[in-house]
Amino acid sequence: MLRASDHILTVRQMQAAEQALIDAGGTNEQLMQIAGKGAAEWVWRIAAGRSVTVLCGPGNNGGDGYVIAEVLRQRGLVVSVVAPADPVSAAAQNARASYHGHIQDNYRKAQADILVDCLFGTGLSRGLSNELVEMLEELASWHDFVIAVDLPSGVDSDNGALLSGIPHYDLTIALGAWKWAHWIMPAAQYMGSRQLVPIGIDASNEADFTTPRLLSKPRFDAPNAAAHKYSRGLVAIVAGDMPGAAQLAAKAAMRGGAGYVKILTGGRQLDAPSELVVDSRPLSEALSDERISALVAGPGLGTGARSQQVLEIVLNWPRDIPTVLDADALNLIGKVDWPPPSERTFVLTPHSGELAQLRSAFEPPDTKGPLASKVHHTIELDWMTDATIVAKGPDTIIFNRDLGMAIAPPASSWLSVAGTGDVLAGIIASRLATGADPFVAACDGVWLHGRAARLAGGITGKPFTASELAGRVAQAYAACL
Ligand SMILES: NC(=O)C1=CN([C@@H]2O[C@H](COP(=O)(O)OP(=O)(O)OC[C@H]3O[C@@H](n4cnc5c(N)ncnc54)[C@H](O)[C@@H]3O)[C@@H](O)[C@H]2O)[C@@H](O)CC1
Ligand SMILES: [K+]
Repeated sequence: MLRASDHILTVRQMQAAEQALIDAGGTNEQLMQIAGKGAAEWVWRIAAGRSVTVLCGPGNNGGDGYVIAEVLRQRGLVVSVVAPADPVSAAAQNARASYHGHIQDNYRKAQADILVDCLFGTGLSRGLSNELVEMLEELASWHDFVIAVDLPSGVDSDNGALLSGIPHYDLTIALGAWKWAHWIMPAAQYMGSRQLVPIGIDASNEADFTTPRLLSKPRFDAPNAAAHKYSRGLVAIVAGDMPGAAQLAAKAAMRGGAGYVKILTGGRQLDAPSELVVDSRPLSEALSDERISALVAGPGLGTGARSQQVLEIVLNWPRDIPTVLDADALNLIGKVDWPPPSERTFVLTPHSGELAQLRSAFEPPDTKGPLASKVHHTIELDWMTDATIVAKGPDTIIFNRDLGMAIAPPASSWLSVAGTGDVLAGIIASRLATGADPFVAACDGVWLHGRAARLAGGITGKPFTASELAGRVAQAYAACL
């Protein structure tokens, strides 16, 4: 059975992977048959006897469409093809010659239940003409279910930009490997659910250090029989002007695997739940606790002079306590010295506004390229800071140049509420405290956060608070045992 890896490829990498198969004795026609038949299985399952329109373009994506149409026709479905342009590649011409069904010359007469978009895939080099956009949108509007084969026609595969208007799809069937546009905004929000059909290429052969993998569920073990609270890791969370944020991070950290969580208030008084330890000694004294194995600074820290001093103590601490910097800590980085003098492990968790703020603090050289600007900015920030970066958002990117890149599948949009970032910082710190390397801790944290959101929002999705989210982290954790 063919398998596909979870690597996310550029068009060039995809072409190289396909070429490797051809060099090994395969042909374009064979690849197209495998791709088209694999996609046809999904369409067949979804159609469940209903009629299908296949929209075929001039390239190999269109070729896949003819293969799909012929498979469905042979299985007895009512199929018609709409082909605004004749096939240009030999493989697509052969696929068309092997299709023995109906070709509808007036697309307005194509009134079926399922639309399969095989207009353009990875070969799209510019936006569609107005006529084609209109055709695609009209067809999508009167079909009940809309499927994109490989990619919605109109997106840039490498950076997820919309080159022309596209409808919302119910399903996108990726062929051979994931492409960036499947997971990067804005394209990602149009894909519907996604399925990957293997075609025999080995995506891992094409991977380099900026080739991401799709984030997958981590595996954890229960604590061993001899475990005690300190052996499981101690997370310390630095509270600031708004201690509620630190409490949220702590609530999440307590459920993310660490054995002990305390809040460092630096002399302030704080009411906290009984399972949470409050250390109100001056920060330098509190940080001297050698058992602290991970630290969070930033949530609710504030940006005034006192907050700046707190951050300076944290950054200049001589022992390498792996530290998550979030929120105000990121906003203050332009005002405090960076890099810190000692070798330290940092995970930075900026959302898009904080990423922009950090860029202006570091003024990195602009490394424009084919990928989305968020990807370039994440890579630049890693180079400037030597930290692991978690660039949050609907397309969260996790990057450490020595350890890898991962992209998280879109999580619940109800996460767009105050405090959910504090929760993420707490979970990542909890994973760091257990001894996970920073990239793995960040990946684990993002995955747990996304799963906790699904649990907090229920099956159909509903609003939840950051505290409810933090409360669900243990249940998300349990799914990984
Ligand atoms: N060996 C292969 O190359 C395989 C390719 N496969 C399929 O082939 C696709 C890539 O095929 P292609 O590289 O032929 O690319 P496409 O099928 O995406 O289309 C490229 C063609 O469209 C034209 N074109 C590009 N932008 C246009 C625009 N805005 N308006 C009008 N015409 C435009 C190009 O000149 C070219 O003729 C993949 O997405 C996948 O669906 C699969 O069949 C698997 C095997
Ligand atoms: K397509």
